[in-house]
Amino acid sequence: MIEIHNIHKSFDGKKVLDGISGVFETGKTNLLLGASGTGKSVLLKCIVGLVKPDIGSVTFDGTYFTNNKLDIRQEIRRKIGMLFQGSALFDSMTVEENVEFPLKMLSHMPKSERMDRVNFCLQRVGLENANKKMPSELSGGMKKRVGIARAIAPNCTYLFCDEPNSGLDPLTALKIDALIAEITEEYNITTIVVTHDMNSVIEIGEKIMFLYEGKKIWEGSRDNILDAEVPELKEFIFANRLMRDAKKVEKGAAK
Ligand SMILES: Nc1ncnc2c1ncn2[C@@H]1O[C@H](COP(=O)(O)OP(=O)(O)OP(=O)(O)O)[C@@H](O)[C@H]1O
Repeated sequence: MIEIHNIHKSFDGKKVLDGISGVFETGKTNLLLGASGTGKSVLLKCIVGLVKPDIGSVTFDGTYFTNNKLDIRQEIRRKIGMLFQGSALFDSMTVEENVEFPLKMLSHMPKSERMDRVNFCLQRVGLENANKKMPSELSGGMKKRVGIARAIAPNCTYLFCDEPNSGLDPLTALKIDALIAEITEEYNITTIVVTHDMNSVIEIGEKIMFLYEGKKIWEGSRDNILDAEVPELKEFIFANRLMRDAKKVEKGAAK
């Protein structure tokens, strides 16, 4: 479980995060939802420690992270897997080398054990025959799968995904969402997904925080988001015509 408490962050006097608190639950896909520029990525960076909050704290399974000693922060960081926007694979390395990379950096595993783990993770994401391919030979969806395999290779306890669906067609996006949700449940990981995609909300939004102008203004799940009575959230959800039509159908069925 990850807890954040009263996180504030400004850049050059401009407030980006304005006192956000909340809990991200273990074994669940926790979504950080909001329009562009509302501070989702900055909040994720504050949680990972890439950006230091001006005020506030982050706790990983009861261990205080922000401002703690370097060795404690490093120990927590080792348990974090990251799936970056655009996958961020090393272009000069094969798929296998990309997935092996964090194991080389973070563990003392012998080569044979590393390769067993690489093969296991590639198999888990459905890429068993791609070991020797270069990233330039992969589709966007395959790159995301390699990114997920690399993130989970060191047996991560926490998985952070920054817009995992960006650049994917809707069907591939759904498959990547489903894979993230399955892995989260299977390995009991605490997963945070930054998104503005309503498809992801409906598919995998077990726990959702909605951010607006640097504040958390709603919290819930896919089961109650369509009935939320928060104007900014309603505007966000129903900007999409498909969502408006779905709501009309739901209302009609309830009559
Ligand atoms: N290092 C930085 N220096 C200055 N301003 C920054 C920095 N990082 C982010 N910002 C600003 O913080 C605000 C929130 O950015 P952030 O990337 O968190 O938005 P977001 O909700 O993730 O948006 P998107 O969905 O478009 O990625 C933006 O106005 C952005 O310009």
